[in-house]
Amino acid sequence: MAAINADLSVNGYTFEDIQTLAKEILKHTSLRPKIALICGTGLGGIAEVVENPITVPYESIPGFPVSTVEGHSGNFVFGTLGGKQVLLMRGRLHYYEGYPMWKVAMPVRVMKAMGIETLLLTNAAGGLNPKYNTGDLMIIKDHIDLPGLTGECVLIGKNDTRFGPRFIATNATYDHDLRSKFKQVVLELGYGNILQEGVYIMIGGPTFSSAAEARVLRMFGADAVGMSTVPESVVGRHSGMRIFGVSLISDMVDMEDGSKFLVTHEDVLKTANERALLMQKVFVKFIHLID
Ligand SMILES: O=P(O)(O)O[C@@H]1C[C@H](O)[C@@H](CO)O1
Ligand code: HPA
Repeated sequence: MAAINADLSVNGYTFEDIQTLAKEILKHTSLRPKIALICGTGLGGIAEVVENPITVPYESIPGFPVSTVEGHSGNFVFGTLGGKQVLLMRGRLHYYEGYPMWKVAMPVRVMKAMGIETLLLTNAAGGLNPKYNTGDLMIIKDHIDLPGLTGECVLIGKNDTRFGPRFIATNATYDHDLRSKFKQVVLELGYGNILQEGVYIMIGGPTFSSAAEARVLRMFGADAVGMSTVPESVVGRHSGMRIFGVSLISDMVDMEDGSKFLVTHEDVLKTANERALLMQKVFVKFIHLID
């Protein structure tokens, strides 16, 4: 009879499982990048400017989950960007796909096991700040972990201290130096007019916010709302990584009752597509500046 694990407080992947996954992925390449980038919805195009890319599809990694969302292709890409070795994750896992939080953020632990020290997070998010516009880039200066605040923190469960300590501070998660380098790059490219810096709030999704919910999120102090990123940044921080995050404002969230504008995933993909070239340019220059 198969062993029964009735201890539901145990997270699904042990430290040994994570090491095994990391070794399995690293079999495909001799590169050992220290910088990783998780591509948000429709933002996987950054991988197209990776030099000498080595692609590792998730299906080829035994035990690795797949992303089921359009705009997330489902592979790791190793190569060089801006003169640095990088690892790109094209196809993140989302909570609303049915994955528990610990599974959503598991790839970050695998990245740590592969030697990643700096984690760059991108996402598509809805603008809540009325000064923002569709197509803006918002550097994440802080986040609100709404699922975490309501009992779905990614670190819930037994803690294996080989991953990190039981309790962690999550203030100052987003690295100041990386934020100012990113700002410098966007300004140098002449896109200061679309650059914002603000607070990202994660909701579970997959529903986009109702107008009343959006007003609450804004009252909480959020500038943009999305369905990812926070579990990844929390797990990255837990493991001692340096974290940077940027949101592409893919749509402006409707906060007025009776509005006829109904946002769709296609709207999100369309904005991401329109910003694809700029994102490539920005990340090549940005990664070049990262030490
Ligand atoms: O992976 P991200 O956070 O970029 O994806 C956003 C949130 C939802 O997954 C999707 C909604 O269109 O885009
Ligand atoms: N709300 C939540 N998540 C999102 C949105 C939004 O408007 N746009 C892209 N991801």
